[in-house]
Amino acid sequence: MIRAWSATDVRAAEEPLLAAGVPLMERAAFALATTVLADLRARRRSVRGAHVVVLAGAGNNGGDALHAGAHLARRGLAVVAVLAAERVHDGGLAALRAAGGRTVDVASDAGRVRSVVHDVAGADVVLDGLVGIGACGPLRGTGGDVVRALVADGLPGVPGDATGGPADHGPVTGRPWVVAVDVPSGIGVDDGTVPGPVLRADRTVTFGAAKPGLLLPPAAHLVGDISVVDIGLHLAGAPAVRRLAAEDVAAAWPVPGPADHKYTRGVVGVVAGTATYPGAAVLATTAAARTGAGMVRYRGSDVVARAVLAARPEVVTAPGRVQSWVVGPGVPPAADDADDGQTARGRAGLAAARGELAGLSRGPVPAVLDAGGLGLVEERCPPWFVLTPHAGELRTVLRRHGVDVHRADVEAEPLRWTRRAHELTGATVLLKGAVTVVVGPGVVYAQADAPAWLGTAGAGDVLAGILGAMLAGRAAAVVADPALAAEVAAAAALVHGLAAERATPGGPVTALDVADAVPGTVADLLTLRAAP
Ligand SMILES: NC(=O)C1=CN([C@@H]2O[C@H](COP(=O)(O)OP(=O)(O)OC[C@H]3O[C@@H](n4cnc5c(N)ncnc54)[C@H](OP(=O)(O)O)[C@@H]3O)[C@@H](O)[C@H]2O)[C@@H](O)CC1
Ligand SMILES: Nc1ncnc2c1ncn2[C@@H]1O[C@H](COP(=O)(O)OP(=O)(O)O)[C@@H](O)[C@H]1O
Ligand SMILES: [K+]
Repeated sequence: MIRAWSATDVRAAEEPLLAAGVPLMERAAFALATTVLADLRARRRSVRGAHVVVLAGAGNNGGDALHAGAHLARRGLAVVAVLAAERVHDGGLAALRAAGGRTVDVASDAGRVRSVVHDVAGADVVLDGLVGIGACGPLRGTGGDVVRALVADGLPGVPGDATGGPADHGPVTGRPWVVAVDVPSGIGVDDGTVPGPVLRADRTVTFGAAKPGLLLPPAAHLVGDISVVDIGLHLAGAPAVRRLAAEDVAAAWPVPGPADHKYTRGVVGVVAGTATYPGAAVLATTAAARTGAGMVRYRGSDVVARAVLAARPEVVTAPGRVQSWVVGPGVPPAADDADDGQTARGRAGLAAARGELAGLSRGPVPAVLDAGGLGLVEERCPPWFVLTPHAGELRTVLRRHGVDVHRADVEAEPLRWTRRAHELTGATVLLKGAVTVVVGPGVVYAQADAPAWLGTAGAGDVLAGILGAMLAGRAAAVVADPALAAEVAAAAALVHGLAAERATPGGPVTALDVADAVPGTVADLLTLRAAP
């Protein structure tokens, strides 16, 4: 698991060590330089003579970068430090100069920004040490000008102005390797926002612990590979954001034993699909069955049930015991009924979902509320109800609770709005996207396990089925522990993402391919379990 702590928590952990004279910056800079050398060796034969540009801002982040530049200069690399503030870290600057590094002072002469662009174009490595956890708001001043100019010149990143499109995820050849010092300069360190210009890193070397913004979208798309360097900090208390690793999911997976049977393994009830969208029911039931549910019970209209049974003969359509519900995939949202050419059929699907949901309130049964099921959440929910909206659906959930946001707002600040939806509904909320954000009581997860090929129709229905089966397998524990539904939801996003990875040939996948890849994915995961 990657655990991320806020800037305030990291500073609090640094304080006693700095007071005791522990050389934190030296440790950070040495680890940074070592990582750069390893990356260079992995990309070329010799590091001697390699060109490095250090972008140095005013604070200790620039200090880290300058000290690392000094290490690299001593190893025979040609280092140029771009001084993007009138005053930079004294010790770092002195060390760099003593080691033979060159400096370009852009803060006192904005005309030199062009020469920086030229230096960077010929560099093998760029160290981004403009700002770190001391950043506040969009990257401003000379540092902001430098990043904007580099992005305009073709380096991947966000220009942070009106022309700003999404980050470029293009190939890494033919341009310098960008290493962010602690964080890519200018991201929202605690919330993952991208308020202004940011250079996209190929690697982020982060000190003491990961920071929330490295895991959260949209900033998570700008960090590259994350290397966490242990500089001896003791971070107490709960992390602000977590990201599960495959090993975590493997360790918690309920492997059946001799005493198990279909009811102990968990029965998933599915209310999904309408005559207009019967496929959603097939996908959700298939995914639930393939994730290892003891039984899948389909409770919807006869016409959809026929399609489900044709695809999955093991599904049961009779009423009975259920340990988790999946309500809503392929069921149109209530507000859209009037526009739906299939109004009556849409209403029938909704009515079935509403009926099952009313039954839910009678007992503590975990539930996944997806698509049309989201519209049925009017009162407060327990945390073992998991809402699974995408950004547009989250907007609708929030509006229903009187919060006027647009989809673009949700995309710009996913953590903020997912948390708001959790606070307003009481439910655990899983926001779907390239990075999936989950907020439950006192916990936040951010999972980035899926190839972008997963963004295809029906993929969300598959996630709902996977999550339903995982909740059914641990239903009693999920009801007993308010934060567990969020962990299970994050684990479901991981399984979903890895199944897509397994299913893609490096090209398109279909939702059914992803569901079909789940058994092999789970089997692979289980090989990661530590031997007893
Ligand atoms: N303490 C230690 O020994 C250790 C610290 N460590 C390292 O220190 C980093 C934190 O250093 P830090 O606290 O000095 O803050 P830092 O991120 O460099 O930025 C502050 C400067 O930036 C400026 N600035 C602010 N916002 C801005 C913006 N939007 N756009 C432009 N400029 C902006 C701000 O200016 P001001 O607002 O004061 O005018 C100020 O001058 C941390 O990330 C890690 O790398 C590690 O080495 C471990 C040991
Ligand atoms: N760019 C992307 N990279 C990785 N995963 C993605 C991307 N876009 C979407 N996804 C995932 O694909 C699924 C799409 O779900 P959803 O939008 O509900 O589609 P549908 O309603 O058609 O099933 C979600 O699990 C989401 O996290
Ligand atoms: K930085």
